[in-house]
Amino acid sequence: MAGGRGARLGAAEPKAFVALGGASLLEHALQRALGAPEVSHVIIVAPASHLREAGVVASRSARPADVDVVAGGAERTDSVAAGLRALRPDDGIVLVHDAARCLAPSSLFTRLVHEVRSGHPAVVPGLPVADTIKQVDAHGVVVATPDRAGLRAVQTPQAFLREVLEHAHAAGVVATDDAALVEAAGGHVRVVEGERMAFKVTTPDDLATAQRHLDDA
Ligand SMILES: Nc1ccn([C@@H]2O[C@H](COP(=O)(O)OP(=O)(O)OP(=O)(O)O)[C@@H](O)[C@H]2O)c(=O)n1
Ligand SMILES: C[C@](O)(CO)[C@H](O)COP(=O)(O)O
Repeated sequence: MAGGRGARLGAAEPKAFVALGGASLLEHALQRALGAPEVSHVIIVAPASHLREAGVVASRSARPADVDVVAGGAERTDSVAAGLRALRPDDGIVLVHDAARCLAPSSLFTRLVHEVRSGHPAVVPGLPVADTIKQVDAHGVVVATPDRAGLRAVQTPQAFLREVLEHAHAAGVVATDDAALVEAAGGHVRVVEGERMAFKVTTPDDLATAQRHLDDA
């Protein structure tokens, strides 16, 4: 998923095309996705304004024949739906991944595919939360303090049996991740251990953190 603008990053170009250590966020994410032998096909969902740039990224990748490019939509859910429409007939397991989580390692893709193949139709990576989380009302007044032990901050890639994800999207609901659509459709979603390196580049501070990780590697 590379179809967002990246308003919170505040760069001149869409976030996926921002440079990080000599490559764009999209190139980093694509390289790691294609590095998983289980990944046979990648669909880059790009802003309509950047289809040509995304095509160049695809053509310069390790496996250009396995990479397609389509235009995204207004919301992330719309962009995922556009990607689903571009699946190839043989695509049986779908991993939905944010270009913004550009350093998520290939091993995470592999692990999630194996989880789905072992019988779990919807699997997402997540990490325990370090802070106490408060649920607040519109005025900022606390209405609940959920038990932290039962909370996870979920990441991407999120992995699904194709028919499960397509069914969830068919309802036309908008959500901040794809697992929520499966939950809304009554499906079971399993959370497995996430990866620190799968953090999302949202703000300039996150971009600096990603750069430090690359410098240390
Ligand atoms: N209409 C959209 C919105 C988001 N995304 C993608 O979904 C991922 C996660 O979204 P986020 O990090 O929030 O990116 P933006 O929506 O671009 O950021 P912002 O909310 O700051 O504008 C990103 O890789 C982004 O490119 C997308 O494909 N299509
Ligand atoms: C899909 C996601 O990365 C899971 O944590 C997240 O929900 C994306 O949210 P955003 O507001 O589009 O960054």
